[in-house]
Amino acid sequence: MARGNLMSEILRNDYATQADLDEALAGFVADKLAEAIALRGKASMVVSGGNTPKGFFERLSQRPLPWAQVSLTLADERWLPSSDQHSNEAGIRSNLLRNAAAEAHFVPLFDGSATAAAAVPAVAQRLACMARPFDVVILGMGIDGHTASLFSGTQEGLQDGGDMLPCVAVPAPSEPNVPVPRLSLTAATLTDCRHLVLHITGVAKRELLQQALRPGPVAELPVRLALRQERPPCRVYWAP
Ligand SMILES: O=C1O[C@H](COP(=O)(O)O)[C@@H](O)[C@H](O)[C@H]1O
Repeated sequence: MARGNLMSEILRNDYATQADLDEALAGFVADKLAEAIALRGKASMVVSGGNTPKGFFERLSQRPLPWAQVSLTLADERWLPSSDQHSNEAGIRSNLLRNAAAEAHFVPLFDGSATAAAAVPAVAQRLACMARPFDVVILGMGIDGHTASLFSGTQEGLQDGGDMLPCVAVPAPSEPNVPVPRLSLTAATLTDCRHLVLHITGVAKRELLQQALRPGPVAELPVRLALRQERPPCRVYWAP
């Protein structure tokens, strides 16, 4: 990951509509998963929660791939059971783990533990079953500049450290974010990948992206952790 304030090269992919974006991103991700399976016999992917990826998930779920060879997990989870409408897992189950993709191996983050902190060691163990580096990581961005569940104003999950666990417990953020405690993969884990995508929509998020591309601390706008990634460079997929 690039250090300091210098911004590395990002690859911009702007589309006229969200449907165009969803189709193009589904094609890109399906190609990279197929490539990984052809080369290594399996593929691993990290996807984000929230509302933005739903149309993309729907299209990706229909791509004809040997899905049984794909493992996928979430970049972060709101500490809620999957029966809750705000659960990120619920979004994956209803939009991605269906059609051809129903065969994929999903590694959940929520495990029913009373707190996200209590679940960290077990989740770390489950994540160890996934091939690393991840073949594809797709991040989203909140309107406050958070990505995964790494929020501004805290260093938690944003600092590197060779012996750190791959995930951290995060206190409940304030609204308009869903104000429940979270479990998030760390910056070091999320950027340990062959292909990194930032998937955002809307004019407000494009303006925030412009701000995040300016020099400034990652802790102020955590999405910078993706934008400053050099190997691989971050591909930004945007539509109004
Ligand atoms: O809370 C979260 O927010 C971000 C962005 O969500 P969106 O609804 O604005 O697309 C998401 O990437 C993250 O996974 C989620 O937990």
